[in-house]
Formats: sequence, C-alpha cells, structure tokens
Amino acid sequence: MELQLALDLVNIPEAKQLVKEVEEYVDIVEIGTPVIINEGLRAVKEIKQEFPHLKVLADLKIMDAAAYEVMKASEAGADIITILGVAEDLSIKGAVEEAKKQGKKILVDMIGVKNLEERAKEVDGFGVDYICVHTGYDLQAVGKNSLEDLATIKRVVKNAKTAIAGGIKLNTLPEVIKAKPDLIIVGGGITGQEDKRAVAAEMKKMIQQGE
Ligand SMILES: O=C([C@H](O)CO)[C@H](O)[C@H](O)COP(=O)(O)O
Repeated sequence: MELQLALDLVNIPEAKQLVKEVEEYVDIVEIGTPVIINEGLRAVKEIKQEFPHLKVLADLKIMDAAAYEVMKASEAGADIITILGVAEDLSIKGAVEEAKKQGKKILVDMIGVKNLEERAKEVDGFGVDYICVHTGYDLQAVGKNSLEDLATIKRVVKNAKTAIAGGIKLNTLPEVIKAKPDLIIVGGGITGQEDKRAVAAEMKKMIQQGE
C-alpha cells in the first residue's frame, strides 16, 4: 500500500514547504487540480525538480484531448496523470497509449461515475494503471465516503491497482487500510493538520503495519 499526499489549496512555494516536511513518509506527491488551475504545469515541473526521488502525480482530471494533455504533463515531469472515468473510451485508450510511449502511468478517477461496477470493469480492460474511487469535496460536505465504492471495484478490477481518495483522516484510516487498496490518497488529512510531519509519519506507520 502506498501513500499519496494531495496538495490542493497551496501555491508553489507552500507546496515545496509542505513536501519538505513530510517527504520521508509519502510515496507520491499529487499536484492537485486547483494548484494546476492556479499555477499551471510549472507546479509539476518545480516539484519534480526539487524532489526527483518522489513520484509526482498531475491531477489533470482529463476529459478530452487526452493524448495531448498526457504528453504535456509528461514533459513537465509527471510520473502519473489522471483522467476521468466518465471520459470517452477513446480518450482513456488514447491516454494509456501516450502514457506508455512516455513511460508514464494513468490513474482513472471514478468521481461522478454512476455505473461504477460496469465502468470499472471496462476501464480495467483498457490497460490503465490505477482505478481510483473518489468522494469529492462537494459530496464529502454531505457526509459521503468511498469505502463501499472501493469494495465494489475491488470485486471486479483484475489488472489495475486500486486507489481511494476523499476526506481520509487519521481516525478513518484504519477502515481504509482494512479494505486494502493499493494506493491511499490523503489531502486535508495531512495538509490541514497542525503537525503535518507527525500525522504523515503516523499514517505511514499504520499503513506499513496493515500490510
Ligand atoms: O482530487 C481532489 C479534489 O478533487 C480536489 O482537487 C483531492 O486531491 C482529493 O479529494 C484528496 O483530498 P482530500 O479530500 O482533502 O483528502
């Protein structure tokens, strides 16, 4: 099980400071969609340059022009790029093809997918690297989480790794670990805490013990 730190509500200098605090305990740094909207792919480039030993995920949430956007994120140094599960099949296949050419990986974000089981099976057949269940900020605000969705995709996904994101905190991490996803994505559960380093260290320890 890997731990991904999601950076969403920061600028580039703040992102660098945050990664410095917790770098020992995370496997992947996500440059979140809001950061890319504000700072562009420069954020991916600068974080990869400063922390070359960490994998960097560009959360582009691609919907169209997939091969082109995967190419641009790859050029900026991203190791993993996200595309939406609700995108056209052709777009997801195009993203996978381009990522393979560039030696990169594709994570499919299943946010907003209604027919989760069926779509996860289909997307798994396209050769994607990760399939991620995700409760976005707007559904978190009304008390939702992704645990049931994780169980659903784990039943049907045979090739890709599984991932979970959305509102995971120290107190909810044990039930996530019990469900055994390959990748656990945490944003505010680390970045919103007073002692980020201590929380990240504790999360990493819990994940290692759960393996
Ligand atoms: O992908 C995300 C969201 O859509 C904003 O871009 C977050 O990175 C993801 O939800 C993880 O963040 P937390 O929910 O704060 O853990």
